[in-house]
Amino acid sequence: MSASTIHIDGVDKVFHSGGRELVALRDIHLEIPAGQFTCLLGPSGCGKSTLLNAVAGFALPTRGTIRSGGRQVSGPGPERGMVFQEYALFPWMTVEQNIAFGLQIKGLARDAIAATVGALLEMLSLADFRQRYPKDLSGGMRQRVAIARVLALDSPIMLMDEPFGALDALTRRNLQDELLRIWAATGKTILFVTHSIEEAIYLADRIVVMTYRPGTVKRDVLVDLPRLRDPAAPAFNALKRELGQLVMEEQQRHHNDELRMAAID
Ligand SMILES: Nc1ncnc2c1ncn2[C@@H]1O[C@H](COP(=O)(O)OP(=O)(O)OP(=O)(O)O)[C@@H](O)[C@H]1O
Repeated sequence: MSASTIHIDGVDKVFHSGGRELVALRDIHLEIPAGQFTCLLGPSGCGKSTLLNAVAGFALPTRGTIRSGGRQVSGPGPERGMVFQEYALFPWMTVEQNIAFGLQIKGLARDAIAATVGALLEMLSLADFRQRYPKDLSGGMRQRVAIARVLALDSPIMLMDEPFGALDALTRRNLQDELLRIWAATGKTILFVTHSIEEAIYLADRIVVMTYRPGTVKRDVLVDLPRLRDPAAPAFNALKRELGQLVMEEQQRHHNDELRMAAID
């Protein structure tokens, strides 16, 4: 069994809040092979982050099991690195200190840390910014640092929760291209949450469309288009329309649910 295979088997997640029971995930089964780039796609509230957090080991399922590399997930682990939307950098550390942090915790020798950090600064075009603090960086640069931090630990699995959601369109496309390059070069397994249909088609080998509450797998699609993908190509647009229809159905359910809840309150 490869260290980077993910098995999600019969997973439910139930939250209790304000005296109500909320079934966020129901009976999710997914097998994600090593090296696959998978996107979880769906409108707000369909449980994408809940599922990703369960795989990360931050919030375990109420029922069912998740295994990574054959081992049951019971908490965060070094084989699973997480990149969040909100960068999650230490504001008091420079770019290079942020990237080096995890390696220092692991107790690596100073030379080895310097070599890894240097290579990542180059790979993510951060070399000129190594002495800067996060507050002096653009959103795109901060997210590069966040990705470099996870890459430094060399986790075979990368979990990414809307990592480019806060970026402008051009920066977003640049980082998508960089991520694809890194993924091709490293062979990592990537599980990536997005609510952007175009982003999912641009990036993924496989798109898992989720239903709105409870979150279940609505459609599991393999994307068989050559990379780099052209969002203007007819096949890209045909898939965009097909997925758009599926996501819209779930958005409508979300909307109806909000109206129903407003009527109860
Ligand atoms: N800690 C929690 N306590 C109670 N309910 C929660 C908790 N975390 C998430 N939920 C609920 O679970 C459902 C799924 O939330 P989740 O954040 O996973 O959705 P999402 O698809 O990632 O949406 P978004 O794109 O808005 O982040 C939502 O209805 C949310 O309100």
